[in-house]
Amino acid sequence: MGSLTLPKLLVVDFTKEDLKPGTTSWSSACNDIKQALEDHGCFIALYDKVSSELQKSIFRAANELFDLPTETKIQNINEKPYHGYVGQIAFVPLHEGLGIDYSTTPEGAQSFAKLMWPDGNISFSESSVSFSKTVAELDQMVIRMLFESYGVQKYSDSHTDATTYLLRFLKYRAPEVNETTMAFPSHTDKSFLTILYQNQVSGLEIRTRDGEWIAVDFPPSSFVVMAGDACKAWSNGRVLSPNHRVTMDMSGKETRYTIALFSFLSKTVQVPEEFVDEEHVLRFKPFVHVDLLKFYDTDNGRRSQDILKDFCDLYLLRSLVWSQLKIIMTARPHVVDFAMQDMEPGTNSCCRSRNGVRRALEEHGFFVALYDEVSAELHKAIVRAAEEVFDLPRETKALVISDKPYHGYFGQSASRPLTEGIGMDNSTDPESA
Ligand SMILES: O=C(O)CCC(=O)C(=O)O
Ligand SMILES: [Fe+2]
Repeated sequence: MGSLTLPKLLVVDFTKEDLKPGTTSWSSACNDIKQALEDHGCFIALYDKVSSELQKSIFRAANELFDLPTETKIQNINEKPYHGYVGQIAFVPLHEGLGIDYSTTPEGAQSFAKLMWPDGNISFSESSVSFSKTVAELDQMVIRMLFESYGVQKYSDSHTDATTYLLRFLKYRAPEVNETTMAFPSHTDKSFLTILYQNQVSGLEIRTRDGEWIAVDFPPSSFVVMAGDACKAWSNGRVLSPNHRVTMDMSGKETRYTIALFSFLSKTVQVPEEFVDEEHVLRFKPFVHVDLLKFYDTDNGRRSQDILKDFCDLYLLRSLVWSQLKIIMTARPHVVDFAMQDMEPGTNSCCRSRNGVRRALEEHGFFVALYDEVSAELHKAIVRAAEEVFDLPRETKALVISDKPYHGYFGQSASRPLTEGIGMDNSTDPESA
């Protein structure tokens, strides 16, 4: 049996003096980046613009931040999902994270620091802005090279102008004996690009196109550049947004810190027309970037195995539902009378109802049925039954599980706090009831 050789991530050297547009090293780096993002969705960047001073101060800032009391850290709230404080989650006990939105601007960093420290924290804000700006330069260089390698460089300036940055401080403590080593579950990023910087503790793993997990070891002075789902959508599916996770060493004792810079677009994410032809049909409708995060923040989004597809389908569906809703609001619904005496097949009234059903379903997809077989007695009994079942303790209701999706208990969901439902399969069978 042959031995398995796992692919190594490509290393792109940004420290070369002559890495300037028009040079051969520039165009070969452009090709490398494109190839790496298409093959693995990420690469390692050697980039020496973060001085050892700045490196020290950004990790000092991280330490200072995580040392704050939880009550303070949880004040890092943002209306954009996954931008604020994350932590104290039972199934990811090792992880904690905080985010500074608009982190390349002094205002962004200062308003974050004011939330965390009553008098602000000048050295913290300065380190954050300086680190964000330095890494954002790398982000913009990668964007320029990626756009150029696809021959769509004419869009790269407007892309960069519409980019905002989120700096996240991420901490993973070492697991205790018998504790999970899963420090951050598998996911794809919703950003356009993500750039990761770590201390001396590794833990990042990415999944290749073949489903193989590979550990990414990168020295503290280098960066991992990774494509997010927005980049995949923009490229019409050419670029991979890889699944990745963080696993801590079972016997490790040290805390891992990652400083991550995520880029987001404040304009619509749209596939350039150059990416669409007979061979490459348009796969993703234009969308507002933050809506992708909002979709990910729903049950459907989190459960999805193919978030971009489900998100874009939902968008499509939503505009369809809207157009149907408009019909319902402007047209009176059809009413079909099933309560008549003479509903025998072949009778005139049966014929009329049959045509009514068909017209209603073709036009509106629904109708109101007049049907008097549910007696007043039965009506009362079924309402009473509903009250009784919802009055049961939550633990009891949660026992109603079905292997068919949407057949069991559903409730206590943050995205639909008003709704609770419970299902009875084979409900016409007295035994199942
Ligand atoms: O800490 C890391 O290396 C990865 C963090 C990550 O994947 C994320 O925050 O999305
Ligand atoms: Fe991630």
